[in-house]
Amino acid sequence: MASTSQLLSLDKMIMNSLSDKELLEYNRIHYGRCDHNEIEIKRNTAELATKNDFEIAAYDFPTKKEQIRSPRIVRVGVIQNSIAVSTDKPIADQRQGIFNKVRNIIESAASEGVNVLCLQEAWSMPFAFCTREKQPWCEFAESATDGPSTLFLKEFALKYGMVIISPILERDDIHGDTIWNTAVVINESGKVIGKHRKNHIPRVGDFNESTYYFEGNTGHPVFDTKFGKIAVNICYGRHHPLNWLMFGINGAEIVFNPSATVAGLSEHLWAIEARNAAIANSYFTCAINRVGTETFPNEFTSGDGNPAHKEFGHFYGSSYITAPDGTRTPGLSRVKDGLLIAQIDLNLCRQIKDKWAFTMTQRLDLYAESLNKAIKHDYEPQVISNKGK
Ligand SMILES: NC(=O)NCCC(=O)O
Repeated sequence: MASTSQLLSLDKMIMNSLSDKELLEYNRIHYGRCDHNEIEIKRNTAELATKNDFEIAAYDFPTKKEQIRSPRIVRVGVIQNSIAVSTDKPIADQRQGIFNKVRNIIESAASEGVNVLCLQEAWSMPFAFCTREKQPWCEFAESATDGPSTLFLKEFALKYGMVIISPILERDDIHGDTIWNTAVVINESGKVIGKHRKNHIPRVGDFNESTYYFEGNTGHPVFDTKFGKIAVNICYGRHHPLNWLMFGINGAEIVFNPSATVAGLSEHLWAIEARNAAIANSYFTCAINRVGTETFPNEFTSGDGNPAHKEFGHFYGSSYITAPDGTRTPGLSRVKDGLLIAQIDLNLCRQIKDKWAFTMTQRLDLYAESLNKAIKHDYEPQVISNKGK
């Protein structure tokens, strides 16, 4: 049995274990894909990936042509990355190290014609919230409009005409220097068009994020961009179906789920939740997880009976993309930095709404009324008792 960090990729393990015919059947039955639908990567891009030791993969989601509407083809890209230097180094060096490695991955995305690119949760820092220490980690918090991560990415957005989603630790100096877990959306002209703050803050395992920031106060914004209506459901929000639902109600066509989650906790859920959300809401979902094992200078505990430790488990990567019909790409590696690209036609969202009618049959009025009752203090659950019958 491979340990949490030894298995390089679930999909590679399956690919290597099956014959070509069996693999086609696996893809058809499990992933809903009639073919591998791989898109060939340009030689120079592939070389850049090899030289800088990251994986690159691209897949097509073939979609029926319509008579009236023209296809709305978009290339989306997601980046998973490990940290670059150890967590005891100065903050500026840690951030710069990540910038240096991510720069190459963004260049590759541009070379492959990516239109919308999303990075992982808190991409420009280690996921240090496990420690509960305020220093030095709060120093990573930065302005959404002109902090180092935004300034770094704005240049690429403008240079390559790309929309970039940058999930960061935000410092809001207008509102009491408060800290938030925020995704910043930069448009193809390099302008920040808005941000979304993480709605659900975990209280599980070593995810001690509630020491640093509150639940977000930005609702469920959908950003109407040149490349479609996009939204961001940050990490732990993927366990909350109503969070996914609201982005759909607001018209999202692609929902990104930048995450940081570890083996032993959530890996058996990973392939299900974002995929299910795509099906339930008739939109594309892009699940992105960071990669690598992060070790911190001081020991920490989380009151869960585990002895004090310095390691935050293994972030297992495995980023993947799902279409509204539930078909999905294979996942990226469990251990390596990577860029996953999908060529999608946004018209598929409405085609699937017409086919399955989930939006038409979802009975929002019924649930709104029931939920309204359920949140009242004097609510009596609708249970029919068998006692005395
Ligand atoms: N970053 C984050 O919210 N992680 C919580 C753990 C999980 O959702 O798997």
